[in-house]
Order: sequence, then structure tokens, then C-alpha cells
Amino acid sequence: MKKIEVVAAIISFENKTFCVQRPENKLSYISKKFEFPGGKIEKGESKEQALKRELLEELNFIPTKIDSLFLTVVHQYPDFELTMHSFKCYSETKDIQLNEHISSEWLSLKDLKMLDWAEADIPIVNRLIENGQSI
Ligand SMILES: Nc1nc2c([nH]c(=O)n2[C@H]2C[C@H](O)[C@@H](COP(=O)(O)OP(=O)(O)OP(=O)(O)O)O2)c(=O)[nH]1
Repeated sequence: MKKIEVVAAIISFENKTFCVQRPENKLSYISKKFEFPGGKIEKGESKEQALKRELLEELNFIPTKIDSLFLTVVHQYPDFELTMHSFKCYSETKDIQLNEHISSEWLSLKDLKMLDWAEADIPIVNRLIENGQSI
């Protein structure tokens, strides 16, 4: 089974979390799902380098701070096994550009569950809510 390793950014600003919606995809289980911005780690890259590169590519965004690893999720999708490393990051503005995603939301923790998340993201959402930070 194919394996994919990705990094994802949980971006915070004024107690809200940035959530982005993926475009349509032939894989129904990720098509138009909400996720945390990020993407695949390329050969020779550290996780932090990959995160910074993906945030620039997808959002033209440079975080003011990146925390240490928040949670790593291993999730079996029908076509591949995903390992996703998530990191809390911080923004100084709500104004973030979307280069690839079809929509975005800044949500309080109590509202995160209202979105239709990619399945692999559910443990991250649950952990954020449990921790109760940035409510
Ligand atoms: N970035 C990101 N990917 C996620 C999340 N949840 C989740 O299931 N995924 C899956 C969707 C994709 O199958 C894979 C990431 O691939 P991607 O398409 O975003 O990565 P990429 O930009 O490097 O890919 P590529 O199009 O350049 O090949 O991980 C998430 O929260 N963030």
C-alpha cells in the first residue's frame, strides 16, 4: 500500500483556527473536505522546511511562530496510508490568501466540528478541543 507523509499547520489568530477546503478530487473521501493547510514532505526536507514551503505555495503565508509537533496521525485511506504531522502556528492577520483551496473559515474551537473534515483530521480536531486552548 502506498504511503504518504505530510505536514499540516494549525494556524491561530485571536483564538480562532484557520480551516481550508480542498478542491474537488477524484478520491471522494478527500474531495471538498476541510483540512489544515500543508502537503507532502519532499526528499531531503525537514518537517519544518516542508511546512514553510507549503504555506508559501498554498497561502503566500509566513507564520510568526511554529510550535513543536502537536500531533502525528496515521490514517488508512482506501488508496494510501497517510502519516500527518501537525504543528500549531501563529498569524498576525485574518487576511490569508488562498492559492489552491476553494474556501476557508476562521473558527473557534467550539465550532470546529461543524465542518466536513477529511477523516485523518478528526483526531487533530478532537485533541484541539480537548486541550481547550485558544477558545
Ligand atoms: N495538507 C493536508 N493534507 C491532508 C490533510 N488531511 C488529509 O487527509 N490530507 C491528505 C490529502 C492528500 O491526500 C494528502 C496531502 O496531499 P496534498 O495534495 O495536499 O499535498 P501536496 O500539495 O504536496 O501534493 P501534490 O499535489 O503536490 O502532489 O494528505 C490535512 O489536514 N492537510
